[in-house]
Amino acid sequence: MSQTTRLTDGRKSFEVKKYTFATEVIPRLSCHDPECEERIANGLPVVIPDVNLVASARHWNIDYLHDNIGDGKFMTYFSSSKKFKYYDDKKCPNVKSFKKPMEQEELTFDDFVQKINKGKSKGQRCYLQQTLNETVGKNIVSDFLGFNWNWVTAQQKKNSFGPLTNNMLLIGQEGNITPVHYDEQENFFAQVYGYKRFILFPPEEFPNLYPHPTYHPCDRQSQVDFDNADFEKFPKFRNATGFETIVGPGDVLYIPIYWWHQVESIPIEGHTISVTFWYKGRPTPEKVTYPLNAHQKVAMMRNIEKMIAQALNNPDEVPEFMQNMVLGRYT
Ligand SMILES: CC1(C)c2ccccc2-c2ccc(C[C@@H](CC(=O)O)C(=O)C(=O)O)cc21
Ligand SMILES: [Zn+2]
Repeated sequence: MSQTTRLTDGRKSFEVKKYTFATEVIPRLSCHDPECEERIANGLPVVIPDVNLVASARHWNIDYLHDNIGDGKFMTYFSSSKKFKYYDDKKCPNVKSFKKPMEQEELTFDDFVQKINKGKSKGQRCYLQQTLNETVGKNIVSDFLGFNWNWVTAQQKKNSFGPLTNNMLLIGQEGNITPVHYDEQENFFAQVYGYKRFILFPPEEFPNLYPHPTYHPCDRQSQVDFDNADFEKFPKFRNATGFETIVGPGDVLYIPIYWWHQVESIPIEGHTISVTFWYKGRPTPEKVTYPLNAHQKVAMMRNIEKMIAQALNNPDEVPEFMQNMVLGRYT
């Protein structure tokens, strides 16, 4: 077994895999602590153990959900490894050589439960990731209405977040990993059942994490495999330094927009159930103030890459174009 290190969620402590980069612990602050408010206002991650955001779902487990979630369909991803590297189906034609890192299928909850039981034997892992919608049963609706909407809506308002875009139900098997990526939305991540390790990197770490091109199906995901980093291809990954924590039932982690995150369902601790609250980012300020911050620069790079890919109208020409533009010229 590779080297391990110990991490705590404030109550239990866990043996977790040690990666090549250094990390600091993400602060765990009460929702009544002014510093907690400050961190959210400043776009800094924080673990909040006492906000009871999804306390009305504290009784959720696989059996309860199976009996109450209704007969809707649930997007389920399948992977022959522990990694569930997300890809955008619509971008697949942009990169011919692209090999899908996982399969996806819409299942009833009943089928999903069968798969997690059977999957274990066939060595296939699965991960249910589905937006909670009106097909759920009345008990789930009342649990959902019982979420602490006062608190999360107050956060949305005082931090000028955009509208709530979705609440995603996530059910993963122990050991499942969502590889490091960033999202373009603000995220209050509520842990309902089981334990998840989060490794976060600020937007400033973009140069050390080498995301795929914007037109690639794995846009926003890092090309670096934390388990087997290619330091020749990605030399600056040596400089990466991050933050990490373990979240357990009742914990909420604020993942600021554009912050990189890798999420691991702790092995041997059973399956995990989470609910995400995704909000569009703050509106761009009328008056731009300088110096620009890291996530504004990420947004700029994304826009420029998209423009160039569109103008060339052929993804195969983009790498040479970009290299001709900078290599040997901006050293
Ligand atoms: C990319 C994807 C499939 C997606 C597409 C469209 C709308 C929402 C989502 C969504 C929401 C959550 C996850 C997993 C989660 C990490 C974890 O818990 O494993 C995470 O990365 C996060 O909460 O940001 C993944 C997705
Ligand atoms: Zn994410």
